[in-house]
Amino acid sequence: MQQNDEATRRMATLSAHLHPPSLQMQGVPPLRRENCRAKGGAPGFKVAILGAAGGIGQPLSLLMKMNPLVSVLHLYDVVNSPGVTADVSHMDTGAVVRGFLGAPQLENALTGMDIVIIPAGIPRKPGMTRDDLFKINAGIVRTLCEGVAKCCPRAIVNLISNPVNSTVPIAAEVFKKAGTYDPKRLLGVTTLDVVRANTFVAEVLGIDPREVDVPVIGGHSGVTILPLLSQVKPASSFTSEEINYLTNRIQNGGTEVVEAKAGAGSATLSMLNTRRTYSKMQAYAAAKFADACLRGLRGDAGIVECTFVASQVTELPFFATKVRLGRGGAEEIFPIGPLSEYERVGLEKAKNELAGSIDKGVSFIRK
Ligand SMILES: NC(=O)c1ccc[n+]([C@@H]2O[C@H](COP(=O)([O-])OP(=O)(O)OC[C@H]3O[C@@H](n4cnc5c(N)ncnc54)[C@H](O)[C@@H]3O)[C@@H](O)[C@H]2O)c1
Ligand SMILES: O=C(O)C[C@H](O)C(=O)O
Repeated sequence: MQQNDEATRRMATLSAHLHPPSLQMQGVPPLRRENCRAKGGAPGFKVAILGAAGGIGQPLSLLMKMNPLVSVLHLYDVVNSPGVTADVSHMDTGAVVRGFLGAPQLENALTGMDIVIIPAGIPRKPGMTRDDLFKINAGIVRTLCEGVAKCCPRAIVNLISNPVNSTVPIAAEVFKKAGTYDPKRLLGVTTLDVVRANTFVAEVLGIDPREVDVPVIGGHSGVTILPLLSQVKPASSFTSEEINYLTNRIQNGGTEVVEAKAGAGSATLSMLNTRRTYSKMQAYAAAKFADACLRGLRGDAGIVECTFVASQVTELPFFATKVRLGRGGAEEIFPIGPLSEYERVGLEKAKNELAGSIDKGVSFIRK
């Protein structure tokens, strides 16, 4: 209870930022937001970030604040969201920023949102698999998705929290239970695998990564991450040594970062992606994916991204492939396309592991 009071007090201070304590002490008379001439209501979409004070959440908040398609940005976390909100809200871009701290404010954070981006939860330390995060992150994702089902059931959800191969099925079960499930609107973020694949392939080919497009299918962990080097654009051939090297490096890109950070977390900055830009600014993989969802919501044509989504392209209930994003979320799911023999073997391995991770997520809610 004391914690709730503290949260309310800190957010009240924040929302009164038009008259911060420093001005009060100087005897400057208060000016309330409703007395300002800004009427708000700029055209655009309403976006909430849950886990906004974290390693991904903070730069993602910054990038969403810079996105001209965002009119309202809600930043929610269980710690430190007032500071992040005050900081980001001073940026002179269009989106109105509001902060929310702790469980009692989750519903306000979510009400009316068009897109909810979820990077809440713990990251890996060296020696851990993404599945080792399940114990803690499964419960976090369940609670947050219960909030989404209640307060913004039509929102498109971008789920970043690991293990994505299990957290997406968890979210689906929560939404089914609430009667709000729309499979097209629940998207597991796998953009970083594509970003890494483009980078590493470009390095091997000696070309600009911005010119490379590698489809990455399956899931977001180890062997479930399956880069389709036979479908690389521009069309390229690889030696078997290059195929082995690239496939392993792309599958273990996350672990490479976790080990290099030596206990200080997992990838946040490596989600940087310079290819598709808005307002001439660079975007994180997560921000790039959210931007693609926003452009889809706006009705732009031809927005295609890889994402982990409910699917019938294999016998599994969820699978990452290229999808076309539109007003309804993932409106079209593209088939896997022709595979090399190496990729066919990889696909079987990916499906075996994915099946277990999906079941684990489903039974966490159904148990
Ligand atoms: N899908 C991907 O490509 C991808 C890439 C990188 C990291 N991740 C995953 O994203 C997650 C976050 O990574 P990070 O580096 O930002 O971690 P972090 O620890 O820096 O930040 C996580 C944030 O979540 C917050 N949080 C914890 N419980 C919460 C709750 N119940 N409600 C709201 N917020 C809560 C924490 O307070 C913290 O601010 C991890 O699970 C990580 O494995 C996924
Ligand atoms: O590897 C991790 O744990 C974080 C993320 O999933 C990544 O791919 O970098």
